[in-house]
Amino acid sequence: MTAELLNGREIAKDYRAGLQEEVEKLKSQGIVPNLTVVIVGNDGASLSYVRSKNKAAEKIGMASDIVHLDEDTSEEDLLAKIDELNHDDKVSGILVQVPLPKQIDENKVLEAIAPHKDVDGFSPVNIGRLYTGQRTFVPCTPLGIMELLKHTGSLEGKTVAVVGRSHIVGQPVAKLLTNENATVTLMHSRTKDMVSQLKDFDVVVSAVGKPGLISGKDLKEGAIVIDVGNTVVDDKLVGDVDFESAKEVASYITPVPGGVGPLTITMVLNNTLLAAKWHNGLE
Ligand SMILES: Nc1nc2c(c(=O)[nH]1)N[C@@H](CN(C=O)c1ccc(C(=O)N[C@@H](CCC(=O)O)C(=O)O)cc1)CN2
Repeated sequence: MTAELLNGREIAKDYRAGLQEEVEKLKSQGIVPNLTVVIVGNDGASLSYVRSKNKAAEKIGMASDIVHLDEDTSEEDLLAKIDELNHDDKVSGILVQVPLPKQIDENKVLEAIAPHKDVDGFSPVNIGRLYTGQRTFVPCTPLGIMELLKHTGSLEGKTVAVVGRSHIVGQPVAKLLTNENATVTLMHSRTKDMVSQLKDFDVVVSAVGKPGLISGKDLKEGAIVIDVGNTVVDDKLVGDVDFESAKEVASYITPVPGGVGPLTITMVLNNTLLAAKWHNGLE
């Protein structure tokens, strides 16, 4: 079998076209969605993600600002900036790029973002809402993964291995998959014989950041493979899955780059649009 490619760039392009139409409708009612992205420091990858989000928002007609703070910004100053943005009526969605420098407690910062503007869905209130089935902002990478999986058919009754238990990806995507009636096993660094168990699963979602962790021989024939890994090796971005061997076994597979990444940014736009609608009593 040679797998069908889940082309994140194409899927994201179509999705963003739909968002652009909705932004135009809102603007005709005098509502301009605004995404404000906060970055502390000068990490190259983080700066590039922040610029991509800003550009993508502007491309579909949203307003977008970047708040770029110095590497040595204190926690107190960052919290004051967030408070200002929470009270700024022109800002629909606030996102603080992570990781943050070590002098800043990430949890405190995420907790400070007003839940109705938390378009990353990282605040404890929104995480709680996700787990109790209430309206919320779902974290962007998990939402992007679910959008990719929509292109592979129903998840009802499928067995899924989620590899990696982070708060940003593994745990929320396990919840979203369960909502779709998949049977989910969450695996992590302390799971015994983890890779050898993967052969039993219809779907494998890997979000570990270990290049070459999974290859074709570890997968069930016809498995759906979603690679969330994003590691730079010799100046090249690589996933957790050995693409060449896995594509010979899988039925669908995401590439890295060009798989999950473009959907992550798309879902930031999706959540910003929702924030603008919700603030204005729409939907
Ligand atoms: N506040 C947040 N911080 C971080 C998040 C997040 O969702 N919210 N996730 C990651 C980084 N990230 C978004 O911020 C992100 C990572 C990768 C991509 C992406 O499009 N990758 C491309 C390749 C890009 C390249 O060539 O460098 C791809 O996979 O095709 C988008 C967003 C951590 N921080």
